[in-house]
Amino acid sequence: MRASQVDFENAKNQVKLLKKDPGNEVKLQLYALYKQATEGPCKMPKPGVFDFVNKAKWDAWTGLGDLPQETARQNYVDLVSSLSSPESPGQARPGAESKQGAYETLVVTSEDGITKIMLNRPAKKNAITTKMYQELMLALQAAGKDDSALTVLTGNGDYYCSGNDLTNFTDIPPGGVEQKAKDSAVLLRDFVSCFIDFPKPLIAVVNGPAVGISVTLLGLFDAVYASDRATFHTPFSHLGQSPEGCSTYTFPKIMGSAKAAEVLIFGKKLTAGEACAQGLVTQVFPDSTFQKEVWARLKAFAKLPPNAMRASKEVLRRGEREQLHAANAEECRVLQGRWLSDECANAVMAFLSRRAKL
Ligand SMILES: CCCCCC/C=C/C(=O)SCCNC(=O)CCNC(=O)[C@H](O)C(C)(C)COP(=O)(O)OP(=O)(O)OC[C@H]1O[C@@H](n2cnc3c(N)ncnc32)[C@H](O)[C@@H]1OP(=O)(O)O
Repeated sequence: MRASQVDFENAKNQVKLLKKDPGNEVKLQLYALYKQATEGPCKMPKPGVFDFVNKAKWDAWTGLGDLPQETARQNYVDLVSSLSSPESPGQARPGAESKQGAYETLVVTSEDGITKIMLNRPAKKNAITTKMYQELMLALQAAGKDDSALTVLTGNGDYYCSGNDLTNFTDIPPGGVEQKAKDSAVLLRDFVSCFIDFPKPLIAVVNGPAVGISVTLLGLFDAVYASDRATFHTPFSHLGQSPEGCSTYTFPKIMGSAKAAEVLIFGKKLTAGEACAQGLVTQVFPDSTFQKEVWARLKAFAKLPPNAMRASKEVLRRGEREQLHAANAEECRVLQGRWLSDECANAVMAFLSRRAKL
């Protein structure tokens, strides 16, 4: 999964040969990743508000933060590879297979026995929209059945994920807010179930800060590797909400009830080192060598007999699957009520009107 300079040059040429226009959002991402890979973080002055094109480019590049150049190069190659389709077979990087070029919010690639699912809204810190929840479920279902040995979830840009996209709450259906809360609870329950039932080793490569549901879900992964830049934050009470992702079951089990309460009720933000000491993270790596060290390790894991790994996961998890589904159902029931509360409405409005940030 390490893109060489040759892979990068090939990808650059493939972009010019794309038969289908990938759309402005993807073009901006390609631009940003290319600039980051070749020049490092954006140091250009911010263009004026009426300079729309350059402002959009600047936003996309700046959105990548301090993403290492090597990682940007890899992500650029993966993105180009994901744009390839059966109609344009020459566009894929040799050795890397794009499983589903059709995702809008993800880049999914398979190589060396590993399917990598990358959250791909770097300018929005990889916040999870309704579309992204749906695409993640599809990508996980496909990865569970493909011939890769491992599945990896990671983020593009400087964040792993900023949790639920708070604009999800603004899209109110004809049935009103009650219907919205009900639909969201069903979506959330189905989404989390995909992680509970995932049949092969699932690994989180936490490339930067993680917020909300992207943190709580980590208790359902088989290994969590984090950059020392990552932080882990679950500000549910601040948002008038309550925990999900089976964290009411997994967190007390992983870190003990006192530490779990500190994180899930009082919103204590953990550093990567703290999350590792509390058992949520498997290992922390310096950001400068994170991608290199983690992918070398994952490649070695992917050479292990896949059926043995699946069988081991199954016996490790079988005993608790029922409790996990029960925790998921209860968390969604409580959240459905929270989403209708003034506390939640006020917190979301404050964020959306730029009056509040975590
Ligand atoms: C089906 C429903 C299921 C619900 C499941 C329940 C899940 C619950 C949760 O996950 S709770 C956690 C929700 N997340 C947050 O509250 C995070 C909100 N974001 C922030 O506080 C900040 O953006 C930040 C700390 C993550 C990053 O700050 P900073 O580095 O200063 O960057 P910006 O704020 O400028 O962010 C850039 C850009 O991204 C947009 N954005 C970031 N996070 C979210 C988000 N969660 N939802 C929507 N939009 C987000 C931000 O608005 C900026 O957009 P702009 O450039 O202004 O257009």
